[in-house]
Amino acid sequence: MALTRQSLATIAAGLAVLLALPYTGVADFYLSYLYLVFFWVALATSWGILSGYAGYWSFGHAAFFGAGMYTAATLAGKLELPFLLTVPAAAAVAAALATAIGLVVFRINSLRGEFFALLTLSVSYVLAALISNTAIDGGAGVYLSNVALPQFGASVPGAIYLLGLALAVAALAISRRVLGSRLGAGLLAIHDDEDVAEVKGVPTLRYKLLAFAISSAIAGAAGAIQAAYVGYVTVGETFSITVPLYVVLMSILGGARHWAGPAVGAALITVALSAVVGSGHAELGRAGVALALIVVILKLPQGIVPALLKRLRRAAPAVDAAHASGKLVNLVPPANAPGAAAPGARVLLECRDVRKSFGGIQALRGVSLQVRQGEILALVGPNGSGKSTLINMISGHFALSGGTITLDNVAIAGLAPHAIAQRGIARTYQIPRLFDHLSVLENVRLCATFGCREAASGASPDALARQWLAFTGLAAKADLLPPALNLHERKFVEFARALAARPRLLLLDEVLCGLTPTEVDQAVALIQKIRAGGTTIVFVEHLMRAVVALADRVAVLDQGTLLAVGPPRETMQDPTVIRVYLGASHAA
Ligand SMILES: Nc1ncnc2c1ncn2[C@@H]1O[C@H](COP(=O)(O)OP(=O)(O)OP(=O)(O)O)[C@@H](O)[C@H]1O
Repeated sequence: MALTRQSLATIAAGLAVLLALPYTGVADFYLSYLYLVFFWVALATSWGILSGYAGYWSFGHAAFFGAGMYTAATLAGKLELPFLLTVPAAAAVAAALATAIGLVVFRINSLRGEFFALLTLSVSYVLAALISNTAIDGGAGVYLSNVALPQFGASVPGAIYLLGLALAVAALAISRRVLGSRLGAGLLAIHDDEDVAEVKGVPTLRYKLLAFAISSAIAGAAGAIQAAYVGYVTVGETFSITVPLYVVLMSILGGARHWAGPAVGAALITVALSAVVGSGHAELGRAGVALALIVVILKLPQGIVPALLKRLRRAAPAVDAAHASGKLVNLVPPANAPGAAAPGARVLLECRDVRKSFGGIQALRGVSLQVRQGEILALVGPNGSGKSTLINMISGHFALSGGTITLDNVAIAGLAPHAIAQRGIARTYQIPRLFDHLSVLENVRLCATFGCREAASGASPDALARQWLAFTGLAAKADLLPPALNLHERKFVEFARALAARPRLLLLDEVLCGLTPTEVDQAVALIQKIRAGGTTIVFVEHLMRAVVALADRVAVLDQGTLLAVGPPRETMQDPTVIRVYLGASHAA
């Protein structure tokens, strides 16, 4: 959301006051106090960029902060480099460390969730052991008392205050920029369902690495400034559990999925803790702060900032519906546009001898199939015959055990799912897999943002998303979260997401399953409308009346082999097909 002129003016005025503070003769004690607030704001904000947005909770933030601290301590304290140069160097070292770790860890699917948290925590301990047992520290710590600190800010605490302020502002600006960008949209989707995000075109590995590197670079820079602040760097203090614990708590309190949330949490906790420490009853005070934290987190599980924003939005006057729908682009195909593909239409998708085995199970035993531009091909077969496996192989979810798959004569097998999505293949899921923390509109907008590159229409992702929501009859649900929808609506959001990706080929996996007869009719009409717009469709379906109503051709799978392919009525009357479906007695 763009900042209004008024809020920009308020921010500028606030910043001007903060910048002027060291020159007003204010006591160094207050500057140091405020520096600590900035320090925690920068650290917590940096943590949020990976862990808050993408949900990869890192308990190893101390490692990157520590890498920055020791880079500064070594370069300035031992090699006598000007201190200011050590700050970008510390950021670079921390980012390089995160990238190296991420390149290994992010490729391993099993290292998500709590395993990632534990692994990052152990990185801190490994790094601590390495540093304390080498000349970097040697166990004695590194003094920076002889390091010449910058002269600006009227005093050394003033200079450190200004550095802390600059870093906190930069961290907030970067975090806000990330959240509003493609990267941020991708990270939020990764948070909710990483596999689906990848299939929708989000380059998940690259985005996680980028977020990890940015987050760690800020932590590294914070470490460098903190080295100057403390003047004596030790492994015990640097790599303690305090840093990760505090940044996690601060982010949860303020709201980890909002750019300003961790900063608000950091400011509140830092101020609360310093108030109780100065009160003379430090231990009792800390317990009180912890109790208050528990209460606030229980009451506001999304964090203070999102809760406040929600309240403000509720209080704001409702936006005019026509205005909210934005400028519509005419994407809705005409009702009577041509239907079936011309018989001689070119081949869009070709599967040649596609094989897939899961351990000892042969799910696909060499399936060869062509899909022509503009046609609707139904994929049918008994349970376990390999239909979903074929869809998963085309969309890149599974690697092939053998054979080739081409889209417009270009091999796509072996490409990452996001690359396949960007080439124009979109899919839906049998059980809708929506991003539950993103609104219906945001779900669809994400797919418009990351969809087929070649079919970019020039319309904004937001306009496209609203257009496809209107097409699927969901315009009124745009601002709801997916858990508030019924199954029918959730399935239609799946449609809208797939369509917003501007697919050349749409893969529908049992979209009618679980719908009432009326909802089935609506879905069938919708699929007909989609094809009328020129989209080629492959759909997996058990409901024969829908297959007959929709399909130009039917492909029948049985035990991983293609049994028959042809027009629906003829194919379903083929004795071999009847035997597979109804048993030998019906096939005579
Ligand atoms: N991830 C997996 N790991 C192991 N086996 C799998 C996996 N996915 C599918 N299979 C096996 O592959 C075979 C084909 O399954 P698939 O889900 O493709 O069938 P289907 O035709 O889509 O069935 P349904 O109509 O019930 O959805 C089955 O034997 C199934 O157990």
